[in-house]
Amino acid sequence: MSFTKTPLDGLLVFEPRIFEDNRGHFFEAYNKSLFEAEGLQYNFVQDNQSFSKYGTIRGLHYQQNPYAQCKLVRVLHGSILDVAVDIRKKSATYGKVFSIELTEENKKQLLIPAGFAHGFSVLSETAVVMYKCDKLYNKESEGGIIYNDPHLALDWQLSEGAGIVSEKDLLLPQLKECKNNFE
Ligand SMILES: Cc1cn([C@H]2C[C@H](O)[C@@H](COP(=O)(O)OP(=O)(O)O[C@H]3O[C@H](C)C(=O)[C@H](O)[C@H]3O)O2)c(=O)[nH]c1=O
Repeated sequence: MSFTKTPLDGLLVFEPRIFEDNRGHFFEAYNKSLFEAEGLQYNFVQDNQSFSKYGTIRGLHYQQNPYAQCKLVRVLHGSILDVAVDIRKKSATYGKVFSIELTEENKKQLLIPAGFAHGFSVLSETAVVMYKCDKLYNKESEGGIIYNDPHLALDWQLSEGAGIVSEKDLLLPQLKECKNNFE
């Protein structure tokens, strides 16, 4: 089991310990005491799960304070490019992006603290993504950044023209137009 820091403060990659035998494998996808031993005091209150087809881009989303969510993201089936953008105004890495492939095979998870916008693209034929949140859904506090913000220049690693984006997400603003209350 390991936690690996990323260049964005607080954003961590978690890799569980895998127990393999002649039947297959077992791993603890989440263990509160292991996170607390790393000083990660999160009280997850909601599990989300989505199924998506190849080319889907969900996000970039966040919830405003006081409903801002820490998310622990993992892939149950398939593979995604998971993307987090630091939108904490006083952060030294404000506007910086971290992306990582999370897959059924690599079993990696991304811990995304409050203060980040989150999104992912689906790289496999289909993908099932599950993520724990430490605050409940609050529709009124939702914010987001459009997936093709020219200042972020995100590479979603999809073939030309393959993107599937919701009507709602096509209306999201660029980061520079975002009104968010993350200090
Ligand atoms: C997020 C959420 C949504 N919903 C309802 C609202 C809509 O009627 C429906 C689909 O919601 P949405 O289109 O916002 O789903 P995604 O585009 O997958 O949104 C997620 O995408 C990115 C990757 C995220 O990190 C966010 O957690 C989340 O915003 O589920 C709920 O009932 N509860 C919830 O917590």
